[in-house]
Amino acid sequence: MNAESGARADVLVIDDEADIRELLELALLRMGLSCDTAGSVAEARERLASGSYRLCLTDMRLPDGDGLDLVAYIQQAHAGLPVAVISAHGSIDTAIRALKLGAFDFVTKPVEVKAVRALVEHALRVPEHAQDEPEADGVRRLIGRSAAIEHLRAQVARLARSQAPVFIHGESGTGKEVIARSIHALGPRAGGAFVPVNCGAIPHELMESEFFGHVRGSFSGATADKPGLFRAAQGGTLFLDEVAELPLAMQVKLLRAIQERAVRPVGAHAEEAVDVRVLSASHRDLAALVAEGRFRQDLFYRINVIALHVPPLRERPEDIEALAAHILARLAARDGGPAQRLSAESLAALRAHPFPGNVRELENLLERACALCDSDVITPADLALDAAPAPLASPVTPPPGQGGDDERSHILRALEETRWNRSEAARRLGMTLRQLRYRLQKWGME
Ligand SMILES: Nc1ncnc2c1ncn2[C@@H]1O[C@H](COP(=O)(O)OP(=O)(O)OP(=O)(O)O)[C@@H](O)[C@H]1O
Repeated sequence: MNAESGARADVLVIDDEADIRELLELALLRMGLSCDTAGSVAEARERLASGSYRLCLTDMRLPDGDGLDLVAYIQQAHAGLPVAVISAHGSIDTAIRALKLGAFDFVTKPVEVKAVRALVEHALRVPEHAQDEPEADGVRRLIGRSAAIEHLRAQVARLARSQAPVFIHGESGTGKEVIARSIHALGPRAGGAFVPVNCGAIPHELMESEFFGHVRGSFSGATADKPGLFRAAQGGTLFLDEVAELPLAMQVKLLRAIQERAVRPVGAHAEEAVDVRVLSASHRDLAALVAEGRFRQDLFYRINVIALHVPPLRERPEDIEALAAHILARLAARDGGPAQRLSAESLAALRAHPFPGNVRELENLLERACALCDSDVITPADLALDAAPAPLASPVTPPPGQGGDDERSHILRALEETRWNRSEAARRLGMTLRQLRYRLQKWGME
């Protein structure tokens, strides 16, 4: 529209169909945004070279090329410019490819003005406190200087604006939830809720109602309406922790909710639209579970659009110093004294420690050391690393023919060795978290 005048427009719309260009232009104008248009890849590149836009919306099929190539080109030549794609109805594969290439979101044809508005609002809304002080909101900063953490921090910043589903893989205690919370807190959904759910901890028979809610009286025990996790995360983020623990029947229902962007509460007649970004995590290799038929391929494909891997702490000992300083400062703030620090020998000992429980183990270890240490320098004796048993090489299985008491002592041992990190203990025991919790409840230990 105003490209000729050289003035800067907010949005660049690329589509070869004049009526779609008009529809989008009008919708954007109503939002107070000015707009340039292009009808081909070549024209789009020209506009991009001369203007500086806040947002770009492109169709997939253009007369002289492909919208996907344009997405890739923008990532490379105009990094930082958010781009979304308009994909033909039913071509979800292409939409997912666009997300993988760096598009932050997509709308499907026929284009609905409401969907465009939501998309544009998300793209242009960046939380005011972004970058600086997420810690202040109870969101922990991702601490560490290793190349792996530096890379993750950069990815988190980039993915925060995107609406793409992200799967975070890593051992227990490596910081998967910290990463998920940061993606939420640094993005346009920060004003909405972050709803974490441990998929391994919900009893199977309650899963549907936990996720999708229920109406009062829909089953015995449903004494009041319940919104469910999806609706609780409306406008925000749903974090599916231990996603590999979902039973197959629930995986089907979850896939449907994600695809349709709608849920039907148990006992309700109609579906309700939900606007939720789904992030997920697991210590398991989801692709391997798919190959074994224990995780649905279609759900895997949907939640694993972007995959992040968090390496275990023993593979990044250079993070230990900064993490320890951060943890000690937090403990001091909590207890109201000066922060204790590590002696050089203590730091060396920690750097050599295998940390089966990762950063969570480091936190527990330092908390215990602070309690034991009566000076302001923590010595290797305070750390008592020798007291911490070596990690188990394989899951613990009770020897054949021994049940009950033996199982209990095996479980207790695994819990002690993981410092009561139940997810990690369950993993070592080769059972699901739910199975572990069931046993603990049975023994009155929950
Ligand atoms: N890079 C990091 N910077 C700051 N704190 C961290 C970092 N990594 C982990 N932590 C802290 O370590 C603890 C464990 O992290 P978190 O709960 O995110 O791990 P997780 O991988 O989600 O574990 P699980 O699989 O057991 O749920 C938390 O208290 C978290 O704040």
